[in-house]
Amino acid sequence: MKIFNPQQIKELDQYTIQEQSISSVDLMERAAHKIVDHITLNYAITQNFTVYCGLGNNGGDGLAVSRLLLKKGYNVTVYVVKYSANTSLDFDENIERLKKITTLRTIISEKHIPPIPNNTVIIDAILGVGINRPLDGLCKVLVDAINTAPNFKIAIDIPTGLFCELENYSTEHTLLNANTTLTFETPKLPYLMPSMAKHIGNWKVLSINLSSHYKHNIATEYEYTTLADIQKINIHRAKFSHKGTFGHAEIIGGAYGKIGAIVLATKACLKAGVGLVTAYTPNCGMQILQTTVPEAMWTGNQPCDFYLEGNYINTSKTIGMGPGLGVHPKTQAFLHLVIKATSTPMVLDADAINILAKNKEWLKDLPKNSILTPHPKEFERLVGSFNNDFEKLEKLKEFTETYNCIIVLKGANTAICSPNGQIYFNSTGNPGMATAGSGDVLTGIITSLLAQKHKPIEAAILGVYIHGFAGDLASTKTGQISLTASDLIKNIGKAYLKIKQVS
Ligand SMILES: NC(=O)C1=CN([C@@H]2O[C@H](COP(=O)(O)OP(=O)(O)OC[C@H]3O[C@@H](n4cnc5c(N)ncnc54)[C@H](OP(=O)(O)O)[C@@H]3O)[C@@H](O)[C@H]2O)[C@@H](O)CC1
Ligand SMILES: [K+]
Repeated sequence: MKIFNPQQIKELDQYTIQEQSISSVDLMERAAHKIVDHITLNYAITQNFTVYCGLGNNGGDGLAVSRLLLKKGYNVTVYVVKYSANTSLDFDENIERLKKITTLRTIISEKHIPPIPNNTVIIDAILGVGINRPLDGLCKVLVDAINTAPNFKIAIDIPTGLFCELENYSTEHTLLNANTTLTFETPKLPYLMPSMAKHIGNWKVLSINLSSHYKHNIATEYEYTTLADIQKINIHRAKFSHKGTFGHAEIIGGAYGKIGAIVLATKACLKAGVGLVTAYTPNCGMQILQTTVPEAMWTGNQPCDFYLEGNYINTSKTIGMGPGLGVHPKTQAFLHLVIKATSTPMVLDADAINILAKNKEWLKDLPKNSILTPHPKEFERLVGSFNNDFEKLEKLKEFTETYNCIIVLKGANTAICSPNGQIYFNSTGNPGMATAGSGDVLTGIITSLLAQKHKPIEAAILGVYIHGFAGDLASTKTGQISLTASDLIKNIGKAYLKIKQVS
């Protein structure tokens, strides 16, 4: 699913109006019906609502929602927030429609803000994507008052005050803290940023049937990976395939005391469908590997029993390196040998990333299209610090373009950035997955998909989706608190089955 910027949202709106021969006020009515459907599903008829409407189309949405709720029998108090002399045409039309069934109240200045009763749900329709400057005056004081109130808050389209692009954005600005945001057609970029969670709350995309033709043809910098997107990737197994068809992966890592990381990655690699897998560890890992993962081969034969060092001979397998690796100086030199000896894309995680962060001059030796899977701290070690989440995304693009690689920046809505700066946010997963070994499982899955000849960017997107999906399936049995990395591995197969079911 593509994520549009405010300019593209306006164009999509206009394109739909022409293509579907629908008036903009009717499109607004369509949007209002979707909001009201959500509200009637979630709130009893006894619930009171207070709706704050601005003077543009976001305000128009608020007025239309108020009218539809009143018609259904809800108790709705509507305030028009008079921050300017200008109004939009669809706002005007909806004022006329609403006036026929209720009395409108107007807030004309910050001195006239009425107290907020505590038994009402607040609906924020003050400003939407048309925001073009930070909140000040009446809008700022009103939003501060709403934020102070303990009431549940629903934002229409975007919480008032939110900017969807880096331009104009500042962490100093006032913006409304919604508990739920009901947005139209596509998530907005900030919904996928950790720092914005407290302003956006739980968000839901309501489809209002905007032009598929426009959506299909327009290029966007950001995408949100849904099940429908994943189902376009071919995971079919041909009848006459054999294990050689599905590649040979080599998982390199493990130091004394950290062999479990390699066990998890190797098991996950197998479960994700690789034909063959070899675990490459120091000698201390051999017995553990052979006992816990009988399907895997082992190699190593290292000068030292406890960490990786010395020579490396590339045997044309698909490499995933990092789980439990450690950062011993000799292991650092070993990693450099591995990346120099490898010409096909590889996966680098955990200590492999920490080693590269300490030896940035080695990054230029990475095979093209290699996939790095840092968590936020590892990412910061690689790229340095940033002031906000918009800047973080800019650094992400800069890094992948400079080093011709793919970054999988782990977290809620993991961001996957391609070498040309395209960013794909993942939609699966839950906080239960913030647990030891979860990253090792991901390394195993992505390496497996690379070995199975998925294109690197596809392996990253699909791997992250499967990993999160396995986490969601696992949590239905274990709950989030008790979820472990082994539960993820157990659910990889089920995740594949669900993906294959035609939705
Ligand atoms: N796109 C779609 O598909 C659909 C969109 N829909 C809805 O339309 C919404 C976008 O509506 P919109 O474009 O009229 O903008 P909106 O946010 O109401 O702002 C209005 C005006 O406010 C002003 N203003 C700006 N900043 C300000 C500030 N800080 N403080 C004070 N004033 C400020 C500025 O005017 P100015 O003062 O600059 O003249 C601006 O023009 C969208 O979010 C969604 O809810 C749906 O109806 C269905 C389909
Ligand atoms: K709003």
